[in-house]
Amino acid sequence: MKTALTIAGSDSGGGAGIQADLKTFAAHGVYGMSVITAITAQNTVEVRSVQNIDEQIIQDQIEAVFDDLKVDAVKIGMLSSPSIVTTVAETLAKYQPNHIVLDPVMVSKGGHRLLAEDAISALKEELMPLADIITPNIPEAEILTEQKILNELDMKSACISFKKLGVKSVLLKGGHLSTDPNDLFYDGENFYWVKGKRVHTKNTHGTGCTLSSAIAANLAKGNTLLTSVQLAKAYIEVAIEHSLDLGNGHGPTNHFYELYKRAHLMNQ
Ligand SMILES: Nc1ncnc2c1ncn2[C@@H]1O[C@H](COP(=O)(O)OP(=O)(O)OP(=O)(O)O)[C@@H](O)[C@H]1O
Ligand SMILES: Cc1ncc(CO)c(N)n1
Repeated sequence: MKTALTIAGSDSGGGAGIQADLKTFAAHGVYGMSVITAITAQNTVEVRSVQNIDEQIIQDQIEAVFDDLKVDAVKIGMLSSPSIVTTVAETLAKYQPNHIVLDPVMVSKGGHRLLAEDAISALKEELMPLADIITPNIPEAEILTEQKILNELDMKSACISFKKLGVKSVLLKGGHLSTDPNDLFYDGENFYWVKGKRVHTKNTHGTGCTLSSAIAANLAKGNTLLTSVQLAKAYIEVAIEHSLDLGNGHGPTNHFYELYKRAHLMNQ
């Protein structure tokens, strides 16, 4: 059985964070494990409060997993504070996992900070170089590269800036531009557009978490980075197309559609 580990925050509403990651792993037939970095009291509308987990317990969780279980891929999401970033970077460096997908989560859809401002430099210096791929959205890429991204040409230039920052490869998500959500994959040498069709829905809670976990699941299954990115993009498109109208805010992505379809239980 292939396995994947998510290191991320918990979303009580079940749409993003650890919960989205584990659902994505399961939908890919990959055994999921989790290291919780922070607990958010969150629903489809808002993040009400956040409790960071003690660094020692974060380190213990990572060690408990790696000392006993095989880890085919790691996905990293919400890290909250500078000391959590450092703990995760130092502990992972000890185990050198095969594949690390880093989603540099900064702000929730509702505008709540999920990474402290003073943690950004630690993320850039300590964690980004360890990752095999990072998956920023446009606002995150603007902060990390300190440049404006207004169009597809700017997206290419931001990818080159990431390489200068020591990043191995990037999937720069175009969902925040007004055009179709075309993402740009840069492996440090070549650019590949991973094109999408915009689904007109408000139910996009957890899209970034779902995409990065789907990349990790596909890497765990032995796919190349480019194939993993392409398969993950196809997965997120279906998950958004069939997103769930739950709650009063941004409803969650649908991980059950693919599963049910595979089991021939869904007649759509
Ligand atoms: N309305 C949409 N229709 C189709 N695809 C979309 C839509 N919105 C985003 N995407 C795609 O979904 C994936 C996740 O991107 P997005 O930019 O939403 O991530 P994010 O902003 O990091 O999400 P989150 O708020 O969960 O952190 C990308 O491949 C993006 O192109
Ligand atoms: C716990 C958590 N991680 C990531 C995101 C980003 O969508 C969120 N809203 N909540």
